[in-house]
Amino acid sequence: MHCFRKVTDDLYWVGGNDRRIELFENIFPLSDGVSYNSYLLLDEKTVLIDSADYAVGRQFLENVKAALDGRSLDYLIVNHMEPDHCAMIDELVLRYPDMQIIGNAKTFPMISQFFDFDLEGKKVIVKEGDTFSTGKHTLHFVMAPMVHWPEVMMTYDETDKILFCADAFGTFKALNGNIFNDEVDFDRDWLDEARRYYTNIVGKYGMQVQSVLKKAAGLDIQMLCPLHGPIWRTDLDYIIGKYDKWSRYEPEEKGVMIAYASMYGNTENMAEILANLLAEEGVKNICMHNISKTHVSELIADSFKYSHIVLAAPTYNNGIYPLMDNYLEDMKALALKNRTIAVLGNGSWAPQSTKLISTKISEMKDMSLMVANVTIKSSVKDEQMEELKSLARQIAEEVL
Ligand SMILES: Cc1cc2nc3c(=O)[nH]c(=O)nc-3n(C[C@H](O)[C@H](O)[C@H](O)COP(=O)(O)O)c2cc1C
Repeated sequence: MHCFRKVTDDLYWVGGNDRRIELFENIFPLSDGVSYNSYLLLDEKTVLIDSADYAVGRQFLENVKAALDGRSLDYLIVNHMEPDHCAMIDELVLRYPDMQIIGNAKTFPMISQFFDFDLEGKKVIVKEGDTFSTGKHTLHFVMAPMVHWPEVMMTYDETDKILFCADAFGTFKALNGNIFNDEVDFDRDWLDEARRYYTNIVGKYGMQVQSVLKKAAGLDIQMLCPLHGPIWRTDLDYIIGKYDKWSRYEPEEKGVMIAYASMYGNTENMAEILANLLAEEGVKNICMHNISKTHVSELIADSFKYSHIVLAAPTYNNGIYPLMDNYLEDMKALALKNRTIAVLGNGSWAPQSTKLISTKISEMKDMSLMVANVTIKSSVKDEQMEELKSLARQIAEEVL
């Protein structure tokens, strides 16, 4: 049975939710699933805006058919060619053979890479600023290269002032019937997953996000329709503000994230002591992660959130404890900047983790390394308590 919702008088959400999925992109754990949003505009012409993942393909096709209510599908706009949104294109071509596909110059070569059907006579190629009338509605195309693939574009409905914004403003988590931001408590129930989605999937492309935000500022936007998560029809400044901050790599909060690795508990003990000392200095906003138990995507999300990060890890085979190394590599790949970092190292015969972690951080752009790093040999001794106290004082001075 079809399962869709009305967005406006002539626009329908025809996507689907996947709560069986374990790993998004086969990397990111999803405890609450994900939605694949697709939108159908029923004007003089019928226009589908993006398709969906195979996982929800059957539901999606049923939704499209039911919402069309006997009409044929005239156009498919492809804002993004990632398979979680384009997987159903060839099935749509089979079902609606007269359907034309609207994309940009970079869209169509990708369609031919992923699919084998003949594009001859089906292509409508658009570029920045082009408009397209569907009857009552005028659509206007905004290129968004590398947010987060090269072919990404957004479609702005000038008539109803809706921006179909591809993966931007998207989030993990399936929709629980409530498809609009004003039907959910976004700050309480969605923000953490929105941050984890943005920072891990789009985080590297802050500059490109900034340039799209500048273009968007020139449009009168009343609604944001992303490809994952709730549709924004109120309080748009809230989510645009978050994106602005994240893409400028500005911390959301003054606070300390302590991310530690530990095999036998001694580095963990040092991290716990530092947390207590920070609390005694008056720091309240402290977040701690045992990185062996916390997925790296959560570490990345919190690294974007907090202003100060303490990294603690033992030396391992003359190198950095592997999970810490993996986290640092991810941090570098996602281009995190503008954070103050302190390092706590450990080793039983030739401790090197403090130096090696510090070197990796210094290779990243615009990171500020604290000088008061602490290295222990196997376990914390009285003489290191002063060093830890001094580090806590310095961090507290900056955070409070
Ligand atoms: C497989 C393995 C490799 C290690 N390699 C080194 C090393 O290269 N240099 C060193 O000083 N300590 C090395 N250590 C020792 C640990 O870094 C050290 O015992 C540390 O105190 C462990 O901290 P933890 O109690 O937080 O796990 C190694 C330990 C293990 C288990």
